[in-house]
Amino acid sequence: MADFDLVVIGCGPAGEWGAVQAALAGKRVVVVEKEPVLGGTAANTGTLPSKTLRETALHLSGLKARGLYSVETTLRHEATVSDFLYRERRVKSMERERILQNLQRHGVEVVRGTGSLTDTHTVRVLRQDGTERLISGDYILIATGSSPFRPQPYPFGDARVHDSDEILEIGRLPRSLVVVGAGVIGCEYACMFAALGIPVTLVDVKHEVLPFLDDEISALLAQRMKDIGIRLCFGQTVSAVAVPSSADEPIRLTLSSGETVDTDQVLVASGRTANTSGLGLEAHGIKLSKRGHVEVGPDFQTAVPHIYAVGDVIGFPALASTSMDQARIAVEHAFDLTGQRTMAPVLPYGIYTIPEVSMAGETEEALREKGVPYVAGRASFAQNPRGQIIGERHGILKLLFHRESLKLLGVHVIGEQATELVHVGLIALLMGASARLFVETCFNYPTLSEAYKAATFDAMDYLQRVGD
Ligand SMILES: Cc1cc2nc3c(=O)[nH]c(=O)nc-3n(C[C@H](O)[C@H](O)[C@H](O)COP(=O)(O)OP(=O)(O)OC[C@H]3O[C@@H](n4cnc5c(N)ncnc54)[C@H](O)[C@@H]3O)c2cc1C
Ligand SMILES: NC(=O)c1ccc[n+]([C@@H]2O[C@H](COP(=O)([O-])OP(=O)(O)OC[C@H]3O[C@@H](n4cnc5c(N)ncnc54)[C@H](O)[C@@H]3O)[C@@H](O)[C@H]2O)c1
Repeated sequence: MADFDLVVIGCGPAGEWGAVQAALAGKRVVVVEKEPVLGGTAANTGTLPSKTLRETALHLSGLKARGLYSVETTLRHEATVSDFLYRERRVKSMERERILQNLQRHGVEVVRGTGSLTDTHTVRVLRQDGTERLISGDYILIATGSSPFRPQPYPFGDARVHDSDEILEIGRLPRSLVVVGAGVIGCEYACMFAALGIPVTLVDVKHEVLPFLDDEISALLAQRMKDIGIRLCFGQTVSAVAVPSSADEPIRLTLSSGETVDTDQVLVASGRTANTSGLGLEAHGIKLSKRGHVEVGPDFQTAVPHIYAVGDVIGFPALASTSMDQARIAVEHAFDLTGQRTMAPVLPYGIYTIPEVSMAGETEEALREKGVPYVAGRASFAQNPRGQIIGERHGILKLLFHRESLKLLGVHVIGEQATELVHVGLIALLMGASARLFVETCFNYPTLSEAYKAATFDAMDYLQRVGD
């Protein structure tokens, strides 16, 4: 008999929730984690730290108060790096403790060390002191996540050149910052530092901010980012980086256009790489895609049927939210349990820029491309009583309905609470609801959620004006 029913490699959100799901079904489960702390990117270097820093930046800058009292976007006081990192460290440590307790409560054993396959049923754990342990399992769940991609020509050893892990270890706040890569990570960090009053330049080879967003929302976000002082250098890459030995002198970046940009510090956020190196996957028949992700089928099975892979290690969408669900589904499939067997057909995206942006379902551009007739309705937070109370002057909720059936097809929000507000629309999308749901629902007053009704009436007014 194998030592365990399930051996999980990696304890980020995917590993944690895969392990707990199996333990809840009465399985004997062990989690192997190479870091001394649990929680992976989500707890330690990515999701929660960056979201906490965002709140800190908003608080220290007084930015939230601007719409209320017309105060300037200047710092309440000169923020230090310890002001900046204080809450981040507290939230991180509380989350690590929560995870440990969750695993202990469910009887999951935690083994510290780096896991790799010695055969398709055995994981070798190499501990930090050099000793080893072999653990066998009927099933193996690979949940080893991803790490920042470190492209040329950046000298990452330098204390002023950071990837998204290292930015959490900065010794002092930058006097100015260039962020390379305007993906979600780059945009979120650019906003945070700009909110602190630090001059930020955002460089990307692409020409748009987050092109997967609805074009109208992407353009609004780009405008708001400029408004808080971010300089967008799009359609460009960095061809050279000159880092002087004295930290008092600026780093000089040469862009592909030939322009040079002097900056105190650099954050490189130009993608992530799946953590597969050293796992011994290919040697044991597990296939990797061209981009280095573990290839899985719809049930998250690899080419070896009793080995599953979930989370960032399998690539898109590579979110904490989706990683947890993937892990639960993989475990349900492995042990033939009766719970959730497929991912929800519509996934939400939440982007913690300043302002927040969130979406679920189709964009206008996707509907046009598919030839689906649609009508858009918008509600501005400036016209919403709760929006006025909280000083939210720029946000909007945009709904896309099928032009004939009025079925809801897409929800897009930019502004305060966007990542929360989207859930009303997400549930409506999952239920296949139509405009009628929002017309007939009585919302709390005054709330931003009421914007769902206003946006629906806006779409219906439009149809009435132009004729159905
Ligand atoms: C800056 C940033 C912000 C983000 N913000 C959000 C957000 O707002 N919302 C969201 O949903 N997602 C966000 N994400 C993405 C999210 O963090 C990841 O999608 C999520 O952490 C993936 O979970 P995972 O369990 O697959 O991997 P990870 O969280 O990366 O965990 C993998 C674990 O495996 C361990 N490991 C690796 N190799 C081995 C090995 N050989 N042996 C043992 N252990 C090993 C690692 O040490 C790690 O603990 C963000 C990411 C970053 C970088
Ligand atoms: N709120 C969230 O859900 C959230 C937040 C942060 C990160 N994440 C996840 O983390 C992952 C990684 O995010 P990311 O932003 O690092 O990667 P990304 O791949 O999303 O974005 C990288 C960006 O860098 C640009 N780029 C690449 N090479 C470049 C170069 N040489 N010069 C200039 N620009 C270049 C790309 O055009 C792209 O816009 C994503 O899967 C994302 O979903 C999610």
